[in-house]
Amino acid sequence: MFSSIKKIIGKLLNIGFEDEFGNDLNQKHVVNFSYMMFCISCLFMLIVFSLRQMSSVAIFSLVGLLIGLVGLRYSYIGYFSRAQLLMPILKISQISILSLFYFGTNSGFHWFFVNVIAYSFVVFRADQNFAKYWIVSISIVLFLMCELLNTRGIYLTSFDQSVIVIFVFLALSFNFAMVINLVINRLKSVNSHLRTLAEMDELTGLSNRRKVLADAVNIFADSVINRESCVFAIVDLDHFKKINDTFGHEAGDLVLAKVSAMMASVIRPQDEIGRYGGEEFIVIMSDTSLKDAEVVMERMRQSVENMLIETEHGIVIPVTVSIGVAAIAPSVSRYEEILAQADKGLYAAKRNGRNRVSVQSDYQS
Ligand SMILES: Nc1nc2c(ncn2[C@@H]2O[C@H](COP(=O)(O)OP(=O)(O)OP(=O)(O)O)[C@@H](O)[C@H]2O)c(=O)[nH]1
Repeated sequence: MFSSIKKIIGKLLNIGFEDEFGNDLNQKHVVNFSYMMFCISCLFMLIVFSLRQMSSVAIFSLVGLLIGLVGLRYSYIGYFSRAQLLMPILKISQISILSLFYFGTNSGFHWFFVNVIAYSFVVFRADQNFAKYWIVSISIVLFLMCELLNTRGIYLTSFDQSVIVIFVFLALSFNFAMVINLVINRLKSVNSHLRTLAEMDELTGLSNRRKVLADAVNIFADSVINRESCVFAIVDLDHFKKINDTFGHEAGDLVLAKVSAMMASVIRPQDEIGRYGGEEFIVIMSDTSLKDAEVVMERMRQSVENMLIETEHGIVIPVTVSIGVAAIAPSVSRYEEILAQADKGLYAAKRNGRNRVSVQSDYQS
């Protein structure tokens, strides 16, 4: 029940959203949230004042509700600027009229102007400063007017006014908590998106050099602590310069992307793969014997050899890889030493004719 309410609120907040990481995502959330709160408050007042047979406040609330729904629709059909601007106008009108004429300033209802000011600072962008400062100025003037005029409400008793003061306090606190929560969540998700971008190689979608080397450090340290075997492999595309020269750089990029996807699909879920640079990749296999690693790498070599990568003109580009493999040894104290051995293996694979896996098993430095 609670989770389905959460889902509905989530859907409403995302009304009119096009891009997941657009600049103004926070603003859109706050606009939609403000309309939701506004409509709910109008509906609430409509019910309460209808029951109390105070028709003019009830009608006022009904009109507010209808205009609020129009604003929400604007947001839904993409007229975001209109929705953005209509909200503070609606709120300012509602707060002033209710405070000055219906509830009386003793109700503290005019404290909702704080909401309007907060809304303006969150929702309007730098190029909308004109609207922002107008709304903030009007809100401050009207707030001071309510404070100074000290009107008595015609529709509320002093007990009702005390209830409204409590309601205003709770509603403002809730609003602020929700807005801060929205902003923090959004910052978190943008942050994690940025982190993914910083760790990903754009062309292949694999981990970039920085990330895969950071993984190498961690996996190596874990293996030493747990006294487990770990294996590093360096994979290099054969005659890649020739592929670029013959089919063009774009075709070269296509080969890199396709081969990367294939390599990522044939390694085991627990293995790591990343682009070391150019046409070179690193595979890290934790808690794996050299024999098992060789099997995985041989499967990778075979899969790449069997690939049919076609240029846009339908020409098949033959691709093979050479792979050097090395495992942790008792005397090894830095992961770079395994990597250097894997590199030696790669060199041997290239020297022996390419398209092969070469295991460096004889080093015990
Ligand atoms: N298309 C494309 N080419 C790249 C990229 N990064 C590096 N290269 C090219 O990869 C080629 C690597 O060539 P070499 O280091 O001579 O290696 P190779 O031709 O594969 O020869 P062997 O490794 O000995 O089999 C160079 O021509 C680089 O320009 C890239 O992101 N895209």
